[in-house]
Amino acid sequence: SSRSKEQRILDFVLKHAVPGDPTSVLNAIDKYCSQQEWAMNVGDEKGLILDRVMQEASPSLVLELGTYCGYSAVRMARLLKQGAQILTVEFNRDNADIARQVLEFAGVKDKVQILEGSSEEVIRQLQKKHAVDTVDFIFIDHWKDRYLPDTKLMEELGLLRKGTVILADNVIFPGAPDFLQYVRSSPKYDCTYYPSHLEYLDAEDGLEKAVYKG
Ligand SMILES: O=C(NC/C=C/[C@H]1O[C@@H](Sc2ccncc2)[C@H](O)[C@@H]1O)c1cc([N+](=O)[O-])cc(O)c1O
Ligand SMILES: [Mg+2]
Repeated sequence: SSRSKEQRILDFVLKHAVPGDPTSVLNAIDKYCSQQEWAMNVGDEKGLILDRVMQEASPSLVLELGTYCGYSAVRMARLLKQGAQILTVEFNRDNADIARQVLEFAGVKDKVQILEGSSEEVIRQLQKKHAVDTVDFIFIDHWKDRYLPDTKLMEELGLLRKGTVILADNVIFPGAPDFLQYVRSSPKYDCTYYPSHLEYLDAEDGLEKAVYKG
């Protein structure tokens, strides 16, 4: 059967990156997706913002919604402090399988756990099934119409604590207008917008940081 774009990205990583070197994996994916086939990784420009915001938060537990090929999971895992962990949620079995191999090749598989399923069902299981109390840092990069309902669900379940950082990709393109309006008008969040560009292109995009005030 024909190989998918995501499998071609993995093949390029296996061929051109260095095993155990997460930065070389990021560089290989960015090179392939900027020169050969565009793909919806957060990319190098927005990735630098993700790096800085995540390092500032210095989280012990990270939740990612939307693993895709594992690019942002590798990006965050390479900066995690000793003992910190990432739980990343992926709905599509094929993407999860690609991401698993990318994470293993990068040498960060022990810091990242891929949870297969929809964000809604996985979020509902975090406290009982995954022994989660609260989450320190959340990177949202899945279906844009799920940003708001999943944020509200995490609030309702008590998964957010004072200072929990939510960082959302694509708030301009493809856009998550209801999420943006909600966090920016809610007294429960301190918001900051980081202007940038759509991965590998010149179109405007940006990240929104929403810090929960508890
Ligand atoms: O659509 C975008 N992202 C959706 C991402 C979706 C990822 O998350 C799950 S869906 C899911 C559902 C429920 N729970 C977990 C994962 C999909 O299998 C995919 O791996 C997107 C699109 C563009 N763009 O330019 O069109 C640019 C971007 O940066 C984007 O992130
Ligand atoms: Mg995105």
